Amino acid sequence: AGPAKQPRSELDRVLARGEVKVCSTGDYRPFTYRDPATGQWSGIDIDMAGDLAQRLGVRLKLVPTTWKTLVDDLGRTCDLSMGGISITLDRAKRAFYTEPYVRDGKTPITRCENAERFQTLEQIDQPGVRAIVNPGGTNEQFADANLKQATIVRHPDNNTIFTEIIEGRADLMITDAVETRWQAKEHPELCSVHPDQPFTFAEKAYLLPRGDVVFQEWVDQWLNLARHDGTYDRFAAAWIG
Ligand SMILES: O=C(O)C(=O)C[C@]1(C(=O)O)C=C[C@@H](O)C=C1
Repeated sequence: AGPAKQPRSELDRVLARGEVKVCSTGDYRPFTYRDPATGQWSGIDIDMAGDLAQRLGVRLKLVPTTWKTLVDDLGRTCDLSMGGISITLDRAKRAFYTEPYVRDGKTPITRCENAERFQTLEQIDQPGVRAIVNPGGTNEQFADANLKQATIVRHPDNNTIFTEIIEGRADLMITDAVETRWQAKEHPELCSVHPDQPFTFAEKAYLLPRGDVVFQEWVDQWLNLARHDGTYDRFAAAWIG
């Protein structure tokens, strides 16, 4: 008898190909950003994707995806997906997650003069208040579930959504605290409202095709190492602060 048979995995295909294909939405700083003008990628999860490829010993190919098609693109256009993805039980029915690497939660971001007005969900969910959301992710789910009186403005382009608030076409957005901190630093007109006490608890992880435990195991071992050997902290210091 020959050697024991090992199950086929995406891991083998990635190694044979010499390239790992990572899907990312590219619209969610500081996790993932793709410059619309140059196509240049940046962000903490882009740095992490580079480290993943390097330690796999293969090239990195970044593949654009969207929040709506994130799960369907797995195994079709890419091997895994990275970029500020929240763990949801819904996605977990159709895909695998790695261990979480950062903790987050939803909190408001608004023009600074309105920060006192929009502290609680009750204050926000009032007739005449315009809450803007990007479609397809957990922000939209949260808004649909929690805002009954306020107007929900659906804005398809997450790269320009904060300009809508600055220029007064929307009053606020409820989104991940890490993003509100980053955007408030980027835009002095905007204030993050209690990012240390978000409305929800959520964790970020990387998303893998369902069923491939061999690949999941390798990516989890890599992530665990990167989180403890200073790699993640170095990227986080640069992007999250
Ligand atoms: O869907 C997710 O998992 C996300 O964390 C992405 C999500 C969202 O919740 O909609 C989070 C913040 C960004 O503004 C855009 C997208």
